[in-house]
Amino acid sequence: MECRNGPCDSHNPIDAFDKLPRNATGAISVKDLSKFIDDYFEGAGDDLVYADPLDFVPEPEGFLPKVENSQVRAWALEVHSLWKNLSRKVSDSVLNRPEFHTLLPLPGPVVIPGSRFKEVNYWDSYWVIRGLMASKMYATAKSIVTNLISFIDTYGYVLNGARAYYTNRSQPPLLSAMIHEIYKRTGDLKLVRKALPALLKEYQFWNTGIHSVTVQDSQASNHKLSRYYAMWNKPRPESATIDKAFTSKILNDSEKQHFYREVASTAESGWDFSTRWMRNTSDITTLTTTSILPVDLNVFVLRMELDIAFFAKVVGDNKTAKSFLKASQTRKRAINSVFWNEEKRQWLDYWFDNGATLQECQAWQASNQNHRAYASNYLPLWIDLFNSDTCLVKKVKKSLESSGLVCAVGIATSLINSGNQWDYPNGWAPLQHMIIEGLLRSGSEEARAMAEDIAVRWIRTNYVAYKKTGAMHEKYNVEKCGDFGGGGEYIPQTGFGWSNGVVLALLEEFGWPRDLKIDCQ
Ligand SMILES: OC[C@H]1O[C@H](O[C@H]2O[C@H](CO)[C@@H](O)[C@H](O)[C@H]2O)[C@H](O)[C@@H](O)[C@@H]1O
Repeated sequence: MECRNGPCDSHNPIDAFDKLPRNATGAISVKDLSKFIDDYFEGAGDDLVYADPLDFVPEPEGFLPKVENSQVRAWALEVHSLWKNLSRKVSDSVLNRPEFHTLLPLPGPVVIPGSRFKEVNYWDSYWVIRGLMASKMYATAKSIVTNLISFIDTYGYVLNGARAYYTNRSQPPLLSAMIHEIYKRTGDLKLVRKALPALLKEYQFWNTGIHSVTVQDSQASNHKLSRYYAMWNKPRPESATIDKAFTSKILNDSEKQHFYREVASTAESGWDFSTRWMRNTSDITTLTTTSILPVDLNVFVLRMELDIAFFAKVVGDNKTAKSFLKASQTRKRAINSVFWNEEKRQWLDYWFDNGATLQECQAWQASNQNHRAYASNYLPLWIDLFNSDTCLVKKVKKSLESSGLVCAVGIATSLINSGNQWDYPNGWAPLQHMIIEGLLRSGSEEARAMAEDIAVRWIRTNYVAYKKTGAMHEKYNVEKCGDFGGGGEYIPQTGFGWSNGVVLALLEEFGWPRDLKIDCQ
């Protein structure tokens, strides 16, 4: 039989593995194991092959018209050209034998985040698409969402990423927002018609069963909100040794399973890992993500309701439009009742008691709001229903200014330096972008000035880090201009889809004057 590198013994890798010679203790030699891996496995990343993006041109017409500074313009064109490096399509070997691969056979080309992340990831794609809009790469953007829609057709929801081991969870749901951005630029009604039934399905996924929890406020009104909840109670296959090491001190099997579900649910949140989900901020085994109603998830679902209402109107389905507008008003009330904290002037995640069964309606208690500072406490600002309220924006802006989160070169994820990647001093492009956009959309001059100030600092640090290292990074250290971030379970990654997207989107919005310095000040 022919293997990858010449003749080999068996068609079946499991048979071949069983036949490998073992010593007295049952161990296989490194040489034999290496040959087996070489014979039966492709290299990491061989499953997705380079795809030349047909809509890429080195300098698109009308590219970043407000960027006057030649140094910044040259860099922005380099960032734009990175779409070529990150563009991929599924290889023939995956299409022919999908059962031999972890990569899922998607119909069209995608843009990957980069480095270790060699497959399309769900929420990353929103900021990739924001950048593709600035790069005028509409066909590439449409191909990404068509792939994500195909997940809903097959699984009923959008997977965390295009891997078999991600079929147990989703990620922050931003598909509707991606389609809205594309529609705004292209007016593509065909895409909206195709997407609408899929979005209705995805909406069900986040608003029924394990993802839905009801809270009763002090006025006896019930509020339905969403939570993260992975359909998995084993180690994450992609990080199994790490997860097993976490549980080395947990002896009881059912506690182990509970912990594994919390880990996978935290990955579903996109914030893996963070003290935001931990009862004891220095002990990862106290992750309690499924017992938390997160502010940001409900902001994303609210955005989905508004987008669905908009799309339904566009295609002439007024009944659906009306019912989703109503749902958005209901969720806005829920967000205000459950998350808003008048004293702190921000929205706080809501925690349930450890081990509470959440099948029935839970009574709201003020003490269950999590008072720690996280960038997510400000994300409702991203939605027009909140940012159009001038009085509210004034309060929230003041609270953000005094929160300690706004650092030298961006907004920190939290104030706790835990060593996890979704904590201080890391700043992530998506969080900068949503808060900047929220402040900007409010229409208030002061809020716009704050948005622009954060954007300028963020762009600077991305630029300086790029010049120092030759790469765009997954996350940055918001305390030091030009430094990338760290912490967490893997080494810092480069590439990087959402960072590129946010830089291009911010440069499109704010531009860069000819005489404004781009170096660290
Ligand atoms: O392999 C570990 C984890 O890696 C991913 O999470 C991180 O990278 C993603 C891609 O940029 C990003 O979407 C996520 O917010 C990051 O925390 C993956 O999504 C996780 O499921 C996985 O366990």
